[in-house]
Amino acid sequence: MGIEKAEEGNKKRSVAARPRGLPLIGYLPFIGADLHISFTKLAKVYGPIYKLRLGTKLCVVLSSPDLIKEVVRDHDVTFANRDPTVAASVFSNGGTDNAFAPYGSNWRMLLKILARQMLSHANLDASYALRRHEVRKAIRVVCGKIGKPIDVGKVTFSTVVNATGSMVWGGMLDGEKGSDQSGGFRAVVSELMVLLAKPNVSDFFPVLARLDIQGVERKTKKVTRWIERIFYFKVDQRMKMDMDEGEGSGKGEGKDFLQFLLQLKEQEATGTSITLAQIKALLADIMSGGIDTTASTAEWVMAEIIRHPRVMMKVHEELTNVVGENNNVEEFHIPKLVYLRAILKGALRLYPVAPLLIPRCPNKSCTVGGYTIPEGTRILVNVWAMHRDPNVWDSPLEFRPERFLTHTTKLDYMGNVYEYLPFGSGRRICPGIALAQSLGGEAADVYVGYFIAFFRMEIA
Ligand code: HEM
Repeated sequence: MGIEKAEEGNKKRSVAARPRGLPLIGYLPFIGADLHISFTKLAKVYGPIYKLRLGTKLCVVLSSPDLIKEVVRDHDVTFANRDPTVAASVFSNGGTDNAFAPYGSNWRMLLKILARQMLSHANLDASYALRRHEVRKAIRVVCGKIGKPIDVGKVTFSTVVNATGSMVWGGMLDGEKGSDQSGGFRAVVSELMVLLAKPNVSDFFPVLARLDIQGVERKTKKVTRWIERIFYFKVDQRMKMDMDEGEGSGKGEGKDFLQFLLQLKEQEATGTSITLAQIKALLADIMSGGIDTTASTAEWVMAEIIRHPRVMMKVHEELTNVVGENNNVEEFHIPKLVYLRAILKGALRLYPVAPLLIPRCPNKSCTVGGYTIPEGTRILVNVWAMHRDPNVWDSPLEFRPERFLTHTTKLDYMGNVYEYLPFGSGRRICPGIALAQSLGGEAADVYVGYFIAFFRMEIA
């Protein structure tokens, strides 16, 4: 079954445009490794909605604000399911986490836990000193390297890992021997991201999945085990500490996110209990979905600032005015750092961390752009293409933060302006941003922009 123009009167209209592939394997041999780039080239030929067959899988690729709006707003519930690949299923333990869980009560419960607890105002406030400490440490590393090359990616990654670790379990990412694991973690997370995005024959020909021809399943199991070892170590350590301290030790006061999760695990009778597998999967979502995204965005921001001396001068001027020559940036400064926040938005436009979002899947047949999309189709929302489309953006390839200050509509991260969706949109929008909605839209800037702002001295 293909995607067909819905009936108008009694006549069916033309079948949606599609790149022709080969019998049986479809377009699979031609897609290349960077799917978003291949799909952007195809959109130039076939338009903002087209279908393509990859093995036995029917995919529909969308890249215009109007069509994307139909999926993420008008038919949000129909498209709220994910379509996890073999690698995603292995990593999420069959969708036990938030990112790959099927739409339903379980997903809703995990989202509530993540957004209302881990990312709550109280938790962010309580862990501010720990984040500050990690960022100061990063500044010292950078200052110690004046005149020498510096790996910005490495510094931001370990800063974000340790800052996130402090919010989640009150400390850095250390393993059984107490050593700093952030270096190893970076390599493992990078490998995981590649495995999650890699076209895998097993996904396109499920009958061949057990052969694991490219070894994606085996490799994903290996990196997942590595990550799980750290989580289980942390969980065991905490449970032991609680047992040793016993009653009246402060147990149950919800010191950090892990404490809160372990308390939930004990509340089996309340209906909101959580299993150990779900705890592990949620931690994995945060450590994988929240760290690489934030660190790589910070890296793109730094790269663009360095490539554009005019932007560097302007942000330096703003930091001097708002923060002062010899002060460090604090989180409370961020809402006033308007230009810096525009830089961040500009980097997320050109380099969205999830260029095809996370694929969705309709739970029933549905019409988009006049075409009928069958149940089970993989929907790829190509925000990369849309963010670089000359019909949507003036001089789209230019890094010009000012466009975010003068645009006619307010371009924020909330997913309501369909030209700009770095955090996705609708029910499956990134929960790191869902928090911002309840706090008036600025908190996400604070959370994401925080790490970048601290490089003020080096920018100077
Ligand atoms: C620069 C920072 C970040 C960016 C650009 C980003 C981007 C995204 C995007 C594009 C999606 C897919 C949304 C969709 O399909 O419509 C997503 C989903 C998700 N993100 Fe983020 N994210 C960031 C930070 C975070 C953080 C800090 C966390 C957690 C603490 C997080 C956790 C998640 C989870 C759990 C999902 C899956 C949500 C669901 O399926 O219901 N992300 N993110």
